[in-house]
Amino acid sequence: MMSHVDSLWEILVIITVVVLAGLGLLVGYLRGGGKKSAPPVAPPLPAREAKTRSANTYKPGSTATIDTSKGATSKPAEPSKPSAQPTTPTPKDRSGDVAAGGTGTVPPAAREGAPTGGPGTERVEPAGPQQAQPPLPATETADIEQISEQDVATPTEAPAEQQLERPESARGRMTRLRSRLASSNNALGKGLLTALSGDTLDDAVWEDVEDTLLGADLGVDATTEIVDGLKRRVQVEGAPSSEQLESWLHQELLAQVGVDMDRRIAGTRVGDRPAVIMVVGVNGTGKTTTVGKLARVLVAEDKDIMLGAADTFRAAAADQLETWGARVGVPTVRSDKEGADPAAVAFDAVKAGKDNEVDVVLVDTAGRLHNKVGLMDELAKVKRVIEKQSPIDECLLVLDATTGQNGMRQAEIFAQAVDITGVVLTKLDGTAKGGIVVLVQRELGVPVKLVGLGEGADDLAPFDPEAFVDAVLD
Ligand SMILES: Nc1nc2c(ncn2[C@@H]2O[C@H](COP(=O)(O)OP(=O)(O)OP(=O)(O)O)[C@@H](O)[C@H]2O)c(=O)[nH]1
Repeated sequence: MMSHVDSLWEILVIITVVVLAGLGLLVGYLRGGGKKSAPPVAPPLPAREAKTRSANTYKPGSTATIDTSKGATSKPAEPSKPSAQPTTPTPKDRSGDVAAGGTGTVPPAAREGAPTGGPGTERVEPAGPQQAQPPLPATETADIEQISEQDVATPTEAPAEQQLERPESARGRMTRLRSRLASSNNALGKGLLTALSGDTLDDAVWEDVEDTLLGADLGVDATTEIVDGLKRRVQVEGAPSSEQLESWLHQELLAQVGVDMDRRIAGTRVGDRPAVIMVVGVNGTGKTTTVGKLARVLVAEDKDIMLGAADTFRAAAADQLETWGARVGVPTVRSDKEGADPAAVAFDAVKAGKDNEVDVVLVDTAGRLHNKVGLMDELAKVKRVIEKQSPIDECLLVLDATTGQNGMRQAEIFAQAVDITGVVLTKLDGTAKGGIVVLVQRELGVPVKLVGLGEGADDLAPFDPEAFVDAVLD
């Protein structure tokens, strides 16, 4: 009897345990909504944000007015940008934009097989999956293979976190620099007005006017046209007052400088790619300085920039460019190898610019003139290799305004090697020979787009014909 009772208790205990376990499982199932739990997934970044995560892309807000509307404006929509920045700029508040300890230097972009990386550097990675590119025909791959073997942009030591500068807007700098232009170039205006101030306008006067114009590097053709134009007006209108003469002179000079030329800079994305600007010129003309200054002009316009230090002839040129970029949070693609293939660096810079969806890639090049054939071959190769990545939207020739006719000969050599789309005249603050503006435009058939008016970081301004002639006749 007792053993029956024990067995019954055992059965009851087992049934209770089974029922409780079943209830427990049922409650757990109902709490989980009947689904298997999945690990949390972070929401995807917008493409542009993701691609710039590791790039140094500080952009001070600005309402600068340099006309960079050349090219399409189909940049992907961005969140609204702040219109003002603190006077002591700090890296933009997009957490990944300026990576901790980032140098602003970008090793070669994700070109297949190119060794990159190392301590203290940021590799700029494309965010999304890369589209496989169709293989190039054998003849086309020659340059690329050569580049992969030869050149690698090596990492540089990460500097301590630095304060970024806020470049001056184009509008501000025009006002400031106008007086600098006047102080060096109104000798021309004064000379002309003095020559024309006598009681009579005889041959001796016209010869004086001619000499003054030629002395300011306007060239023979422009000089002849200006003098002929003034003579014609005197013939038609009779003896003019000094104000009338000055006004005619203003009109004649302005006509020579040209008000209808397209002086816009390709500073806007073209479709879904960055604008590519190649900068050429003889070493010493202020080429690297100009690339740095132009980057600042564009940064002041809230553009994302990538610099390419393809002047590999002198290693210090890359350091110089990198420093210019770092001051305003613009990354530089460079090689640490002196004499590295400039085409390789240019290729990498444009690729990095595309991958990071910047607005403009600025490529500095070398300009050794001691070997004309070598220079032309090198520039032609840089151009050809860049074009494997992207069309070149702008090729700016940097000329030193103080070199006069010598500068013109240099200009012709460069124009044979590459298609120049615009001229940057540097050191216009240091010469009374501003007439070179007219000469270079006539000879090359392209407009002067920017002028360098000093050694200061923001001493580069868009060329304004009216302001220029006003400054000459001030
Ligand atoms: N006064 C004045 N000096 C300028 C101007 N632009 C450049 N310079 C100076 O010209 C010198 C040469 O400038 P760089 O930029 O080094 O010349 P580069 O053509 O790049 O020559 P490399 O560095 O040898 O390749 C520097 O001292 C600049 O500060 C300008 O508009 N006005």
